[in-house]
Amino acid sequence: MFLRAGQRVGLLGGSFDPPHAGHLHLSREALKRFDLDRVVWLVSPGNPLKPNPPAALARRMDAARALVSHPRILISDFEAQAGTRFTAETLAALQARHRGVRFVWLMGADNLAQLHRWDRWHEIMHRVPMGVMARPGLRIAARASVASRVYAGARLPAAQSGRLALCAPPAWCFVNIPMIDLSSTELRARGGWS
Ligand SMILES: Nc1ncnc2c1ncn2[C@@H]1O[C@H](COP(=O)(O)OP(=O)(O)OP(=O)(O)O)[C@@H](O)[C@H]1O
Ligand SMILES: O=C(O)c1ccc[n+]([C@@H]2O[C@H](COP(=O)([O-])O)[C@@H](O)[C@H]2O)c1
Repeated sequence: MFLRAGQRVGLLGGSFDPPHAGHLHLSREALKRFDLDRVVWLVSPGNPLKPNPPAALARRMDAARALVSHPRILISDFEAQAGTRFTAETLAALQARHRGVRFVWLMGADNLAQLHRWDRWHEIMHRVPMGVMARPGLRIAARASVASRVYAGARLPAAQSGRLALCAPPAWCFVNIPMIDLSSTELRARGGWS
């Protein structure tokens, strides 16, 4: 993965089991709303909080590559390569390897509601700014979440979302995006994937 110092790079970590139009939509909107140069999909070896392992990494990487043809959206298995699984350690490894790159962690609102359960979540908040995108049905839960309360003072208004990558962490921004009501869970339930 080639990233230049000074670039603004959104990181979308996920199981992508399977990848779908919601991920693509979130990424395109993030490029625009947070004024990013790139979005990198970090295809996870496995979410540490999910009890069931996802499909094989190679299969999810292939599916992601087949779905994405956008020149500024990159697909990466960095976590498998670096041997990291927890986001705090992934960010530390990425920042050590790509000095000067302005990383932003991206996530759907469902993950903001869970963030306080992640390993070293305060460290995550202090490593990179965080771009949160509203996901169907989860807007209110996310706004009432522990993370949004604890870091209320670090919130950037949505009208200033284009500055997020330049903000010193902790900083986060919640933006509403036109919604796509789709999830990997729903696609797995429909069959044809696993
Ligand atoms: N339709 C969507 N709208 C907004 N954000 C989404 C959407 N689908 C996924 N995301 C976000 O993309 C990131 C990666 O998601 P993930 O790979 O877990 O997909 P998922 O559809 O949420 O999977 P699952 O249903 O298995 O939990 C998460 O931050 C999630 O919030
Ligand atoms: O670091 C943690 O403790 C942690 C706990 C839960 C989820 N994550 C990360 O959050 C991202 C979204 O995960 P998922 O499975 O909801 O797509 C993915 O990069 C996971 O590694 C990280």
